[in-house]
Amino acid sequence: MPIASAHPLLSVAALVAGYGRPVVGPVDFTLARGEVLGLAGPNGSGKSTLLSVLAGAGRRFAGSVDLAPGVEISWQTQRQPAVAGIPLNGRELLALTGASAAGLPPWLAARLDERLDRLSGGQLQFLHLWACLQAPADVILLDEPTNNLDPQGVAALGAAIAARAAAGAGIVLVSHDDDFVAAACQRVVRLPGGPRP
Ligand SMILES: Nc1ncnc2c1ncn2[C@@H]1O[C@H](COP(=O)(O)OP(=O)(O)OP(=O)(O)O)[C@@H](O)[C@H]1O
Repeated sequence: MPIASAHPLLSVAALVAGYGRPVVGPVDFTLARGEVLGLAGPNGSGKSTLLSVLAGAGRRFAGSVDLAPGVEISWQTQRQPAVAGIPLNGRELLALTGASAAGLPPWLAARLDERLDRLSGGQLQFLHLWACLQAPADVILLDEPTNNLDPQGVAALGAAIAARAAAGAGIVLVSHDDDFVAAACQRVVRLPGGPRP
């Protein structure tokens, strides 16, 4: 049963974020338990930049990001950790984030004991997603999660996101794939593209 709450896990107000200068915002939204919120917009509109600020890593020029007390964040970045040459297998990766392997699709569960650098790009992407999604976090940030996934992987990802939200997580999902955003998210914040005024 979904764990709904009137108190947001995350509140973003008039947030402006960027690097040497602002590249996105002002943006406002809240995220409650059980919600999947989409951040959509064209390439370069600042979706990844926003996620990095939500995760506490980016530069905030104005506005606020408030987390409810005790909230833990799990952040899947577009760039996966380099694993070539490292003798780490899938089971060990999941153990590192405290993610359970229960419910992993069979096509990946069968390869859990293999080294990560022997998996395909799509298999590695799904495992990385799973390690973030199933970590013991309250807020989960996903950056272009469908990258490298085939239709089977996209379907399994959609199911995993829905199940994790139903179990009480709040999820912010960044994607340029409007069909996936429409299917996976209950609400969408659309960022404008083009040069800032
Ligand atoms: N490390 C950085 N330093 C300076 N500018 C950056 C940096 N990373 C991104 N940018 C700029 O910030 C703007 C927003 O980039 P961002 O990656 O957040 O957009 P995005 O919507 O996630 O794009 P995409 O869909 O292509 O991933 C772009 O103009 C980009 O060039």
